[in-house]
Amino acid sequence: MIRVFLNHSPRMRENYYGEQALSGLRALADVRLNAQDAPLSPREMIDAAQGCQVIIGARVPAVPAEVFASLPELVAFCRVAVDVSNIDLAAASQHGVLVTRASPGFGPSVAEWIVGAMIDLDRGISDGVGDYRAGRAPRPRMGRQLAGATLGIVGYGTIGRYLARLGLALGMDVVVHDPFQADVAPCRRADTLAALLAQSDHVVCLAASVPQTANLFNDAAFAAMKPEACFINASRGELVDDAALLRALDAGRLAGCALDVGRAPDQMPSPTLAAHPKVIASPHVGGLTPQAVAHQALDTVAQVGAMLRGEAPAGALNLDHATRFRERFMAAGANHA
Ligand SMILES: NC(=O)c1ccc[n+]([C@@H]2O[C@H](COP(=O)([O-])OP(=O)(O)OC[C@H]3O[C@@H](n4cnc5c(N)ncnc54)[C@H](O)[C@@H]3O)[C@@H](O)[C@H]2O)c1
Ligand SMILES: O=C(O)[C@H](O)COP(=O)(O)O
Repeated sequence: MIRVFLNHSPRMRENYYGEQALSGLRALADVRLNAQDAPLSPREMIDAAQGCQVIIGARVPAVPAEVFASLPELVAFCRVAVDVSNIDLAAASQHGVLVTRASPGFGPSVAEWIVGAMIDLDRGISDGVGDYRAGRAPRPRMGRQLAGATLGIVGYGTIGRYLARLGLALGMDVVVHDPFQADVAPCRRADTLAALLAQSDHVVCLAASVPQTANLFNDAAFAAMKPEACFINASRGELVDDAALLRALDAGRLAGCALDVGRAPDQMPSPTLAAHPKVIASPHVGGLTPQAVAHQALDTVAQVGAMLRGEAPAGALNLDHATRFRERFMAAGANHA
């Protein structure tokens, strides 16, 4: 039987992995659990996962090259999330280790959060709630409807596609910028980021966090947006220059902003931006629904199951380099009895 190390702390296991996934995993493998209060550091993970073929882990900690170099029996690292920007993928590939991430089923939860954020920005719902709770008389303000407005989506991957469907269903005109997606139908394509920014009433950042997208939303990007437009980030903090965003809000170059992520620890929005009167913010909860959490956890069970059957798992990122997986599982065939 293969050995799997689950790096979630006991509390994280309860909230972000769940009994159903854990028992599914136990049916496939000898599961070794992290007993500490927090996910193990890379060094601790190396010690704890010796002899394991698979590690399942959440966003933290980062997974540097030494993890892959120091675990000769490791064949796969399964990330219980989408973002893999803090995993050294090149090192994983160099050592023949397969890296997987969550497959698309968690997307509706994040897309729905974005729709909620757009409605709140345009109708001031949370402003009114805040006034009533603070005992202030709320002043009615003119809102804006989504139908007929232009939704600009930067990054047409899993979540971007779900969001586009919701936007179209609401009667929005949806324009997409993604240099790596050839087919954006039924949306309109913007060949450049600037072209998207110039025409959108809501600009939503859903591009992957890679070195090329660091600070994609900077002074120039905010200056290219319409002053009545809103900016929403539900992707990763690294894509936004926070100081530039603050400058744009303060200078009236943006009507509002919604942030579910940022550069504070655990991808939280910056406290300064979160407290800004033009900003609505939430603590990285876009994918935090029982449905999305269960989906991502069960993905890892399906991934381990697929590998044991000698199949390529969904969400595999570097299958061409996954030599250990191919040798140990594919070539050896299903061997988990
Ligand atoms: N807020 C949350 O709780 C939450 C939950 C899940 C995922 N996320 C994050 O949301 C983001 C999107 O997730 P996804 O599942 O749709 O990812 P995905 O990998 O399916 O899509 C990302 C898209 O970004 C595109 N892209 C890359 N470089 C680009 C660029 N320069 N300009 C425009 N597009 C570019 C890629 O081509 C891809 O289509 C990720 O960063 C992910 O980590 C956030
Ligand atoms: O990228 C993701 O999947 C979500 O933002 C959740 O990521 P996390 O588990 O890394 O916070």
